[in-house]
Amino acid sequence: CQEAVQSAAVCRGASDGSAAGAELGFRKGAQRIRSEEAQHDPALPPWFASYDPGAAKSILNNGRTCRVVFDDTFDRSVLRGGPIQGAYRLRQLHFHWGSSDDHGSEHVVDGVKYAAELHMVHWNPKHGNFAPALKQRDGVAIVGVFLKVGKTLKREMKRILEEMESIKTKGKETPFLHFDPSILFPKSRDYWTYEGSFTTPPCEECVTWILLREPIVVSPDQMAKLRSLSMNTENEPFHPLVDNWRPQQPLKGRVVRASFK
Ligand SMILES: CCOC(=O)CCc1ccc(S(N)(=O)=O)cc1
Ligand SMILES: [Zn+2]
Repeated sequence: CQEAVQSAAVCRGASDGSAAGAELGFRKGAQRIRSEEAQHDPALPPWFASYDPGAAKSILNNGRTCRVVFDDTFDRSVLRGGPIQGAYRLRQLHFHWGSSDDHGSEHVVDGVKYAAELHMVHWNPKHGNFAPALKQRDGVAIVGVFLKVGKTLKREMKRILEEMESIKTKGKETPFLHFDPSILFPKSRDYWTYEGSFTTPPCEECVTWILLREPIVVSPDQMAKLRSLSMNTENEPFHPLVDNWRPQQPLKGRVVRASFK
């Protein structure tokens, strides 16, 4: 399951988007956001991330993305506020990216596809563990951050990208310690939020999406580093790890709220 390279199995909503769709997959897949249709909700509070750098454990290539894994055995690195109630624990972060700078993000805003998208996956400890949280409508909260390519580099991405050499092929994992991923956030805390699902199987409809409006800027060389990963194991023929994003699904009447006017 998890963040799979683009394939036929896309998380689709119910075909007719009917009210029943809410039960039949109406929440599935990443969405096309139309900013003029998003409803500003003045009651939406700011969100806060308080992450312990000591919670960072390792970075890995699972053949579908590169992922940083965090200790989530207690409320050590948590997300609070915004559309969620209580503190959700940070479990992992990963990326989706394209084979060129003009595409790669899983969400599309007003028709704009970004070069990449960072997902920071948190789960609600009131459900005891990550697995049971996947079955709950308030089980998971994912902060999505767009990456666009510009002239400047995102120096806060350097440590992650320096590890690409050591996780070049599928199955490679290496320790990744003392890292606070909140340094990756853009300046603005403005966000869109909607109730959705994972963008890849198991497509559980358990996700509160918190999609940041402001992209972070990375350099062409930094994007090239991400694209230097391979889908294959070290004993298999080379297959570049690119285009590990999923086509967006129509909103079908889903309400997207904005924290900003
Ligand atoms: C059965 C275990 O299921 C999982 O671990 C879910 C993994 C998973 C986590 C996050 C995402 S994403 N791209 O929507 O941020 C997709 C899949
Ligand atoms: Zn993802």
